[in-house]
Amino acid sequence: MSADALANGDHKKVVRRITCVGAGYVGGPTCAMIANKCPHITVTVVDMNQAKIDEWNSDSLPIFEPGLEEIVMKCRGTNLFFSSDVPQAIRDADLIFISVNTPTKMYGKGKGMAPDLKYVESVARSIAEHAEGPKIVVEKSTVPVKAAESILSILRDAQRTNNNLTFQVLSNPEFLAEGTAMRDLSNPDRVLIGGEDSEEGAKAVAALVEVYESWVPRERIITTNTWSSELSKLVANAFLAQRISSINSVSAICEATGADVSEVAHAVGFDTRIGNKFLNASVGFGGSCFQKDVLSLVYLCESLHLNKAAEYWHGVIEINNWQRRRFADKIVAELFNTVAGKKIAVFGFAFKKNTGDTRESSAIHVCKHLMEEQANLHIYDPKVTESQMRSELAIESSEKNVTKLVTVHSDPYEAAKDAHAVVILTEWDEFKTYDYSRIFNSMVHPAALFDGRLLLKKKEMESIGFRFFGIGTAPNHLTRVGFAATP
Ligand SMILES: NC(=O)c1ccc[n+]([C@@H]2O[C@H](COP(=O)([O-])OP(=O)(O)OC[C@H]3O[C@@H](n4cnc5c(N)ncnc54)[C@H](O)[C@@H]3O)[C@@H](O)[C@H]2O)c1
Ligand SMILES: O=c1ccn([C@@H]2O[C@H](COP(=O)(O)OP(=O)(O)O[C@H]3O[C@H](CO)[C@@H](O)[C@H](O)[C@H]3O)[C@@H](O)[C@H]2O)c(=O)[nH]1
Repeated sequence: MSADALANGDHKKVVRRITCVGAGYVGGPTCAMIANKCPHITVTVVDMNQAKIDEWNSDSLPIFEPGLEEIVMKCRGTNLFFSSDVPQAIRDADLIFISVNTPTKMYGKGKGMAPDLKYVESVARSIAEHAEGPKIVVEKSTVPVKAAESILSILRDAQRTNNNLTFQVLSNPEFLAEGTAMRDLSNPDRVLIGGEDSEEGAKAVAALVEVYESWVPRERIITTNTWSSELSKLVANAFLAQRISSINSVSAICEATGADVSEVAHAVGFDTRIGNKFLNASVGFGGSCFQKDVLSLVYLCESLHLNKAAEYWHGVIEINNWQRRRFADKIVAELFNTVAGKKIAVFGFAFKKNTGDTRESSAIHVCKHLMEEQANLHIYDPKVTESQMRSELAIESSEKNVTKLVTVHSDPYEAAKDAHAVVILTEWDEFKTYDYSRIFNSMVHPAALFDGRLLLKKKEMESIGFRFFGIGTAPNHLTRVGFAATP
C-alpha cells in the first residue's frame, strides 16, 4: 500500500499484500480462506518454525481441518505462500496479521493466569526492525485489553528514526472453532474489527473491512474501538466456557437425583432467550483457548482489583476441573474402588471431534488420574498420533509411567479386548457406529462403559450387558417413579 493511499483514505483495494506471522491453527486456515476469497491479494504466511513451513509446503499439512487441504492445494503457489523469511514478508506487506500463540504464562508474575505476550512482542519488534513503509498491523492473536498499546509503542519508536514509517494497529480477533474452522471462516457469525478512534484509525479499519467484504456480508462486520474488540474476544470465550460449566454442574445434580441432563438441556434450551447450542454436558471443555482466555479475564479483573468479578469467572475453571476429576473418580469407584493393573480402553484423546489437537484435552486429565491409580490404559483416537499422546501424558505423569502404563492402538476393538471398561472421552462420530455387542463379548465381565460425551444410548448399552455410566445420567434405581431424592 502506498503511503499516499493510506494518507488519502484511498483504501479501495489498497490491501494487495497480506503477511501473516504465525502459521498455526489460526494463521494457516485464515490465510487460506483470504487467499481463496480474494484472488487480488497475495497472502504470505510466515513462521519461525521451519519444519512447520515445510509441512505447509508439502502434501501433508501440519494441521487437520475438514476442507483446508483442498483450498491450500488450490491457492498455494498462486496467491498463497508459506515461508520462513519473516523480514522479507514484513517488507512486502501492506497489512500484517499477528497470529502467534499467546499461551498462559508459566513463569514469573501472573504465572498460571496471565497470557504470555512474548511472541506477540517479538513480532512487533520484527515489524519495527524490517518495515520500510506504512503498515497496518492487525492483532489476530487473542490478547488482553490494551495489548495494542504495547504493540504501538514499539512500532512508534521505530518511526522516530524513519520518516517513511506509519503504523496503525487494529484488533481483529478470530472466532473460528477447531474442527469447523473452514466453515466458520467462510460463513462467520461476525467479523470484529477494532481500531483507533481517529481519522487514520478509521481508514485502516476501512481497508480491513474491504478485505472481508469480499465474502462476508457488510452487516456481519462489526467495527468498534480497539479495547472493546480485544475485550469482546475474551468475553465471548468466557461466556461459551461458562455455558459448558453451567450444564456440567447440572449434570452432577442429575446424577444424584434421577433427572437426565440431556432432557434438562433440551427443555431449557427451547427457551429462545437461552438457546440450545453449547449445552452438551461433557467430561469438561478442553482446547487451547477456553481455559487460557478465562484465566486471562480473571487476571485482568484481579489486576483491576475487581475481585468479585475475578472470583465469578474463576468458578468456570473450577467447575471444569471438578468435572474432570469427578468423572475419573467415578470410574475408579464403579470398578470396585480399584483400577490398579486393570486394562481400561480409552476412546478419544483429542480435545474435541474432527481435530488432532490435544491441547488441554480433558482426556489428558482423566488419563492422568487413572495412571495415578495404576490403571493400564489402552488408547485409541482416529486422528491423534501415538507420539503426541505419549508426550502430553509424559508432561502430566513421567515418561517411565507412560511407558509402563500406556498402550496406543490403531484399532478400537483391539483397545477394548480384555478390558474391564471402555471410557469415551472425545465426541468422535465414529464411536457411535461401533459394534458394541462385539466389544462387550471381548471384554472382562462385568464390563463397564463410561460415556463422558453422552454419545451412546444407556438402555441399548445395558441391554447388551454393559454396566453403563453416562455423564448426567442417573443410576436406574433413581429414575424409577416414586423415588424421592434425598437432598
Ligand atoms: N486455535 C484456535 O482455534 C484459535 C481460535 C481463535 C483464536 N486463537 C488465538 O490465535 C492465536 C494463535 O493460536 P494458534 O492456535 O494458531 O497457535 P499455534 O501455536 O498453532 O501457532 C502459532 C504459531 O506462531 C509461531 N510463532 C510464534 N512466535 C513467532 C515469531 N516471533 N515469528 C514467527 N512465528 C512465530 C509459532 O511457531 C506457531 O507456529 C492465539 O492467541 C490463540 O489464542 C486460536
Ligand atoms: O456443548 C459443548 C460444546 C463444547 N464442549 C467442549 O468444549 C471444548 C471447546 O469446544 P469448541 O468451542 O467447539 O472448540 P474451540 O476450537 O476450542 O473453539 C473455542 O475457542 C476458540 C479459540 O478462541 C474460539 O475462536 C471459538 O469461537 C470457541 O468456540 C471442547 O473440548 C468441546 O468438546 C462441550 O463440552 N460441550
